[in-house]
Amino acid sequence: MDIEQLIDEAKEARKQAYVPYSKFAVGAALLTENGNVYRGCNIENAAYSMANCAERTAFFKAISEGEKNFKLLAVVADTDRPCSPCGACRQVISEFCPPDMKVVLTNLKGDLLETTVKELLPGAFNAGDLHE
Ligand SMILES: O=c1ccn([C@H]2C[C@H](O)[C@@H](CO)O2)c(=O)[nH]1
Ligand SMILES: [Zn+2]
Repeated sequence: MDIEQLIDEAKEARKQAYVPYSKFAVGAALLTENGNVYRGCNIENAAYSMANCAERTAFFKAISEGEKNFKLLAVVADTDRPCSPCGACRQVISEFCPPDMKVVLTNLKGDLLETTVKELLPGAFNAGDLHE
């Protein structure tokens, strides 16, 4: 599974987006170290604040299936610039992925931005900050 294939997976995921309110469909695809791919789309609700982003859908699917080790995340939407994950998703990505893991942001025009988990959320609040 290379980057282009994972982007295609994200585009397929995007087709399942449930977005009657925003009409803004997003797709994500998350590759695990053992080669599994988890697709995610955004899922909205009449109670608007209940919306779940594509990125978090992909992570929650993977985590709920027992996956722990992630290798690459791709995100796609019909944006002018490569689609930029929201703050909540950046926090979730930081929880589950190594700081140097690659994240590929893209759009339907084919613009591509390769970034990393730590670049998306430098100085993220994390488990080490908790008093235990
Ligand atoms: O990276 C992003 C940005 C936004 N959204 C969703 C949330 C909402 O359903 C819609 C508009 O913000 O797009 C995502 O899924 N991922
Ligand atoms: Zn988000």
